[in-house]
Amino acid sequence: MLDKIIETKKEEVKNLILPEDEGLPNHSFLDALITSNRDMALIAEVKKASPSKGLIKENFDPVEIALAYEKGGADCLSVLTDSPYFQGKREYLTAIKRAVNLPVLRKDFIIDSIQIDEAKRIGADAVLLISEALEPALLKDLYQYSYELGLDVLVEVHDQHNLEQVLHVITPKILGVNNRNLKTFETNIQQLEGMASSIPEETLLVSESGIYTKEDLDLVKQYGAKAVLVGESLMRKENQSLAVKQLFGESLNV
Ligand SMILES: O=C(O)c1ccccc1NCC(=O)[C@H](O)[C@H](O)COP(=O)(O)O
Repeated sequence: MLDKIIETKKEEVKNLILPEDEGLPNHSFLDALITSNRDMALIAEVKKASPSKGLIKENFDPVEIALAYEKGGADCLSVLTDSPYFQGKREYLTAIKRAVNLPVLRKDFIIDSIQIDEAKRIGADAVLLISEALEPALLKDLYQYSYELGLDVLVEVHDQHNLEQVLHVITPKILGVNNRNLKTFETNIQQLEGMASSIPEETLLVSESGIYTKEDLDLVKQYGAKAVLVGESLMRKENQSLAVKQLFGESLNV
């Protein structure tokens, strides 16, 4: 699946026409994670559909969902901008950024610096770089380019091998370990176990995917995660604000 998505992205990049710069203010994604009011920061994902689960949310209103996440106390948002596989749109990100005060990650499959220019112009505060999709030298270039544009980067790995390749070329400020294997779609909440000891102290560790319960949060915290990225389990609930509170085991009184 990842290979197929990357082939699609190569075509998109060839045909990409950069939009006008929306001139939206930049917020620090990293600072928002560090200064979270909770002992585990939350990146809440605005996700309509996915290759592994198909349609997740009918009657999808991205701005309403983003506002509810903000009300529930999410620290940052992740917004899917990929259309073919996730039914996302770059317009969703811009609309959300206009309505909400939280830093926003552009969740897409970035393989070229033009997509980082695009992310900046549509109002993103951060981009995702998936190490499995990038040669180490290209990862390093795209990472540096993002920071030159003032964007934070969530560098994603899946296993120890990816991690070592990444650490050979950069020391990411934010590192995500994806519990989902992007080749098989299998999700293992214990993916992070044992990896934290290889991660530099200054790197903020995020556990991504397959997180459903407070017990899951407690487990990944034990493994060293300081933040979680959660999509499906929050999106499937009727009310995303209550869903956030429920995930953290907080009182549901508004
Ligand atoms: O979600 C998928 O099916 C998927 C398939 C192929 C590549 C990437 C995919 N997901 C991207 C993500 O990283 C997740 O959207 C994110 O971590 C949230 O995961 P979840 O909480 O399990 O929705």
